Amino acid sequence: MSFDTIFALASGGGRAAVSLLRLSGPGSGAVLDRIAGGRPAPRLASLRRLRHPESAELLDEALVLWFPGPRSYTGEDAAELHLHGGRAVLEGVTAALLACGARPAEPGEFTRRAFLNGRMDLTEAEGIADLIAAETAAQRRQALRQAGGALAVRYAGWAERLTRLLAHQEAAIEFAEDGLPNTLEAEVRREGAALAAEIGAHLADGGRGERLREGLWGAIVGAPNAGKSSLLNALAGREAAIVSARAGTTRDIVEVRLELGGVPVWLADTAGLRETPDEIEAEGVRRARRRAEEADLLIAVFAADQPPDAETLALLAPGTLVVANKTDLAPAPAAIGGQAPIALSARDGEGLAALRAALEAVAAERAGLSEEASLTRPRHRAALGEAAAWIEEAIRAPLPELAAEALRAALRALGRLTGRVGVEAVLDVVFGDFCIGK
Ligand SMILES: Nc1nc2c(ncn2[C@@H]2O[C@H](COP(=O)(O)OP(=O)(O)OP(=O)(O)O)[C@@H](O)[C@H]2O)c(=O)[nH]1
Repeated sequence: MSFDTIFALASGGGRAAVSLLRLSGPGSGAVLDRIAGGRPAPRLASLRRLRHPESAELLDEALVLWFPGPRSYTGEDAAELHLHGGRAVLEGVTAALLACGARPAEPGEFTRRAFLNGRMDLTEAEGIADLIAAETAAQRRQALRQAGGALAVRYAGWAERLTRLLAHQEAAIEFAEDGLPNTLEAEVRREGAALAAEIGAHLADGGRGERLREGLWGAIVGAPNAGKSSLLNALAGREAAIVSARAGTTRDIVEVRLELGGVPVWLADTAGLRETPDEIEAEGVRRARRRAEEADLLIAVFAADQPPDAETLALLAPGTLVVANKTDLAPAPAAIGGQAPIALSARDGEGLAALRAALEAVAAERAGLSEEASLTRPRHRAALGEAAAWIEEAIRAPLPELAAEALRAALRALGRLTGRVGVEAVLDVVFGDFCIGK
């Protein structure tokens, strides 16, 4: 593969102590020869004077690293320049790199090259993107695991087993043509069922990996004046929503971002649930109901000094956290909607810690790190679902040729997931050492 030589600022922009410029491509070594007076020993930092290749003007004194391919991030010749972090330095060195024929990289281009050079599969590349985007410790752990190949290894294992099944299915077809008895087909069915069950178990994880990556959707619902906005503000630790004694204050959805036990949560305050002739408020109530339906994490707030309202009771579902607020005015009832409420006073903070603990437990249950690596994107779910369905299809196929075709389709679905398996290429390898005496 012949590529351009690309460069990009790998550290953040703006004035800083150090800026990191990264370079990759076949011309990287020549660039160092021209601007840094040669290539340092591989993978060892070396202090160099950087000069413009034409004017020879001194641009910076910088740490230079040289990573000859294929043992580099991208798999190609690559280099790093640790510059002083001023804007003029960066501009001068950028001009020097352009003069050497290198070009600015596109977003994601370094990792794209790493993938194309076989340094990682698609799920590992996604893990690196997630690691850069991670905002909580649990997100970081999940991303590190994926970038480290936890999904890649598992999916590659499945692809390999599937390839073997396909090879056996093809062999069974050959045996049948030769009129030989064989047990290969029964084996394909048995193994196929085991594989489909394993993929099914991996898929039946309640979407925790996807939720941890994207954040949980939370909502606070309740009657007007129950204290929803006060509760949101107390949880957020700031005055995000307007609190007022006037019922129907919150009309639209007000959202804050919280971190609950390492899981990011988008928690929404919603309009108080009631019948209202006010058109705008009625739209707010509709939005509140919709948000409650979509929520992964629902908090239903009742005022302890009022009887529980039917509108909010109707939204209670398994897993809903029921809160009795304003316990400074009246004691919490023993049960609301069949469950013991968390007693709380949003006004003086009483009971807030217990609510937070309950919320963290729910967040951990729905989106906490599982022991085994979870899939993290809808793309993964779709491809694996497709692969499992094709395997089932193969098991049920009335003709061996159709079974083989379905197994091939399953492999293609897995191949799309990892970006790795070219079905024909794998078959070449397998058939290369698969001896059926022919
Ligand atoms: N005594 C007492 N008053 C509270 C408590 N929580 C909220 N309030 C008061 O109840 C009133 C309504 O509070 P909000 O937080 O605006 O209630 P809301 O449920 O968001 O109301 P809507 O926006 O109308 O749906 C305000 O006057 C708050 O100060 C509490 O724990 N104790």
